[in-house]
This record gives sequence, structure tokens and C-alpha cells, in this order.
Amino acid sequence: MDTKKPIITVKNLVKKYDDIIAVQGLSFDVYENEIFGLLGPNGAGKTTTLEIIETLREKTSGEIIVDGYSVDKQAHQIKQIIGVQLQAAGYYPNLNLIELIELFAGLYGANIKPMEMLAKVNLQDKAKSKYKALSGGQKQRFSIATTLINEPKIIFLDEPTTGLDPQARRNLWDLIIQIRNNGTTVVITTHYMDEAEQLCDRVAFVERGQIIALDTPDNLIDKLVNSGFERKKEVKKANLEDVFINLTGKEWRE
Ligand SMILES: Nc1ncnc2c1ncn2[C@@H]1O[C@H](COP(=O)(O)OP(=O)(O)OP(=O)(O)O)[C@@H](O)[C@H]1O
Repeated sequence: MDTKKPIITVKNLVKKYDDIIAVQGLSFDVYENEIFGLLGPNGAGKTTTLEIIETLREKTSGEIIVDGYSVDKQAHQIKQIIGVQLQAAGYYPNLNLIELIELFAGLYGANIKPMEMLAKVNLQDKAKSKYKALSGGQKQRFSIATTLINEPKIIFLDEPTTGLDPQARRNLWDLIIQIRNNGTTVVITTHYMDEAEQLCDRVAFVERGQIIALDTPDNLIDKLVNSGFERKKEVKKANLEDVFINLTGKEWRE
């Protein structure tokens, strides 16, 4: 990361659902061209925060600026520069992958070559397949391809690797890193700490709608270690996931 220019600024974000306060005064910046992770337990307010930044959900109060645009007054401009994963229900069952990409490109008015989009996520071979015929990893890669159709400055990925096997997860990490290296800012939520450690330039821990820590994974780990923390058991040189990958290989499987 060369630059530390904020591309998203969230100030004192509050979201109330009737009597539940889901987000209680969150403030953070996401820097241009980083992979920023929102981590935290179920119900902490991560998805709510993402959806408000994506202009898909109303906030109760607070201020959000995305690439210079305010969510209050310039939601339309924000929608044009972001990429959001659709729920699977949005993929019309009778269309194949090429047709789905063409459909989304038409909706965005984007002039892209569908095969090139599929190649970006290594799904050229599945161009004529229907979405429901894809494996879990392929579905996630397709869904990430759809976020890239409008050549967005920022993409938002909500738990993109949940339910995937170790190879598929690692392949998806490579893809996400490649997207960041091509100049796109990535905001991601995950429950996997190994994933956050490998993938994210910085992470924010959200707990009960508040940020309780925000830094690079290395700094957060160093801070814990410097406070005297020690793991109970000696760290093994490999873990069971390493065994899995070593036995079954790293190549694209599905
Ligand atoms: N549409 C809604 N109506 C009412 N309450 C909601 C709604 N959406 C979320 N909530 C509540 O807001 C809180 C935060 O939910 P949110 O989905 O943002 O958390 P999360 O951190 O994304 O959780 P997870 O890790 O499980 O996805 C939870 O208490 C949830 O029950």
C-alpha cells in the first residue's frame, strides 16, 4: 500500500431497528486500494454497516462519504463506483453465466466483454453453465465477477468464503488480492481469522455495534504479544489445513 488516502469515511454511524441499536456510533476510514476487514461476532452490526455504506439501507444518524460523495445526497453517484455481491436469488435460473453477465452489463450500461469477465475469475470453461450448476467456490467467483462489471473503485464482499473448502478459500484469497493489486479497494467481512490475517491490510473488530480495535493484523498481534499474552501450547509447525492442502494440492479444483 503506497497511499493512505481515505476512500470511505464513516463518522458516528448509528443504526436503530425499533428498539435494537445495531450500530452505536461507528467511525473509521477505509484507505484507497487496501483490503479492509470488518470482523466480529454474529449480530455485531457488520452487514448493517456495509449495507448503509452501499446505500442499500437507511442510517439513523452519522455521516458517510464514499469517494467524495455523501450517502445522504449522492447515493446515485456512489452506486456507480461500487460493486456489491448480489444475493443468489438475483441470478435468473434460465440464463447461463455469459447471459447473466450480459444482462448485468446492460443494466449498468457497461461496455465489457463477458468472456473477459469470466476469465478474470477463471470461469471461462463454465461460460455456458447455469449458476445453480456451479460448485460453491465457482458460485463465489461468479458473484465476485458480477461486482467488477461496472469497473468499480470499491467492492464489498460479505463473508465471501463461508462454506468453501480450503483450496477454494485460498484461490478466492488470491483472486481478491489480484483485484486489490489491480487498483480496486476491497471491503470484506469474515468470521475466519486466518483469512483476515492473510488477506486484510487493516481490520476493524466490531462488537455490539462499536469498533473495539482497528489496525493492521501485525500491529494487533504485536500489541497482544507485548501485553504479555502467550499461547498455552507450543505452536505446531503445520496444522491440519496444511495437511489437507499438502495432500490434495493447491490447484483450482471445482
Ligand atoms: N432488518 C432488520 N430488522 C431488525 N433488526 C435487524 C435487521 N437487520 C439486522 N438486525 C439486527 O441488527 C443487529 C446487527 O445485525 P447485522 O446483520 O448487521 O450483524 P452482523 O455483524 O453482520 O452479523 P453476522 O456476522 O451474523 O452476519 C442484530 O442484532 C440483528 O438482529
